[in-house]
This record gives sequence, C-alpha cells and structure tokens, in this order.
Amino acid sequence: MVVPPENAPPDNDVLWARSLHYAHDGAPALVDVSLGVRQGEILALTGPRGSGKTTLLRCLSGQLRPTEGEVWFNSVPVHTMGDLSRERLRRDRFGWIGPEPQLLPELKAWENAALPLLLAGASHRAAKHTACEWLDRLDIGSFARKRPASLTRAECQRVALARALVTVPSVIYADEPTAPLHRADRALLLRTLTTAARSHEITVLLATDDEATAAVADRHLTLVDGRLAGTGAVSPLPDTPEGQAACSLSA
Ligand SMILES: Nc1ncnc2c1ncn2[C@@H]1O[C@H](COP(=O)(O)OP(=O)(O)OP(=O)(O)O)[C@@H](O)[C@H]1O
Repeated sequence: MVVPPENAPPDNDVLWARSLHYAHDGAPALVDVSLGVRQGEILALTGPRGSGKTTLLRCLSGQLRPTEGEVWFNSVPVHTMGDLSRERLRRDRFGWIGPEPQLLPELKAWENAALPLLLAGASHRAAKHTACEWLDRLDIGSFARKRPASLTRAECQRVALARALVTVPSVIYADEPTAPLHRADRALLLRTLTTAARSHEITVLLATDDEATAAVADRHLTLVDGRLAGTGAVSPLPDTPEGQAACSLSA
C-alpha cells in the first residue's frame, strides 16, 4: 500500500493551497491563504481592488511562486515544480482569461483561439476545427478569419474565452473577465463559461468585484488586504454528485 506523505492535500480537491504568502517587492499581497477547490466547482474570489485576487490566481496557476506556502494540483505539488513543468501544466491543464483579451494582433481570431492546441502539438486542421467550434458557441464563428483589430473589445474577449476553453482544461482562472464588457456581453460570456464548466466538469476560479458576476458561483471567498476574510455559498449547489461534492475550505 502506498502511504501518502503526511502533509499531502486531501485527494478530493483538484486544487489545494496551504498558508500562501506572497509579497510584491517586499509589500505583502497574500498573507496565510489556504483553500481547497473541488472538481467542477465554480468559486468566486471577491474583495475590493488591491485585495490580492489576481496575485492569488497567479500563485494558484503557477505563474508566480509563492514566497511561502504550498500549491497542489491533483495531489501534485506545483510550488516545487521547475519552470518548464509549470509552463507545461499551465498550457495543458489550465486556462486563463483576464480583463484584457491580450490577443496576438497578427493572428486571425481562430488562430488566437487555437494557440494552446497548436503549442501542444495538435495538427493545424484539428486545432482549427476545435477553435472554430468554440467560436461558434460564442456566436462569433463568422469572425473566425478576422484579426483582432477589426473586432470589438467584446468580440476579442469572446475569442480570449474560446482560447481558455479550447483544451477543455481542468481549471480556468478567470480574472475579472467581464470587467471590460457591457451588460449583454457580460451575460453571454458568463453563460458560456458556466455552461462549459458544468458540462465538462471544469473548475473555475472567478476573481471579481462585481456582485452579479460572483452570483454565478457555487461558493465565494472574500479577500481583504491579502487575507481570507469570509466565505459562503452563493447559490444552492445543484442536486448532482458533482454539486454535492463541490464544497471544501480549509482556511
Ligand atoms: N506587479 C506588481 N508589483 C508591485 N505591486 C503589485 C503588483 N501587482 C499587484 N501589486 C500590489 O499587490 C496588492 C494586491 O494586488 P492584486 O492585483 O493581486 O489585487 P486585486 O484584488 O486583484 O486588485 P484589482 O481588482 O485592482 O486587480 C496591491 O496592493 C497591488 O498594488
């Protein structure tokens, strides 16, 4: 029998962090943050501007190495991984969408959306097919051959969402993804994100300071000055095995 190490995280959390600390140039941005997130759970990270939401997402996704503390993904330690392994993990298992679409201007919409697949070695044809399917679901299939300069900001943000979803990642980190959008565009983006998450059991960490956006989540955690300040269920969890399983916090 394999005995798990004493300090290993619980098996049933897809993402788990213990006592995270992070300082930007010596200024603390995260202080002693611990959390666990179940597969398929949509977790809202709320809190005022500057409270540490982005820093936490970046630590959990392996973009930043915490100053102290641990991050585990599917019982694998991320905080001790080398740079190459962390890059591969982010490319293959994680998706990211931020407040700005950050598309490559020289690439067409479908090429931007297909990038993670192309970088992972998928054939051009297969990557194009999958990317165009996601663009269709986001109602921008007809713009697949356009470049970002000829798209609106909202359309670019949908391309960025397609890029985050195209590998059907285990976890999507969504950092204020609706911030640049008007109400109708917000609703479509959130609906697509949550529908995809529910149907593919993708875990979503959604950082937002907008109450309406946070309301799509199963649970929320609030950060204040880099510390966890509160937690709660946003809406009743669905009456499914995934829904029943989807809640854990060790703060
Ligand atoms: N690259 C950086 N260099 C220096 N300080 C930073 C950097 N990024 C963030 N900070 C500081 O760290 C703290 C947490 O910022 P962070 O962006 O994580 O918070 P946030 O809750 O996501 O805020 P916002 O909603 O404004 O994005 C803030 O005081 C911020 O000024």
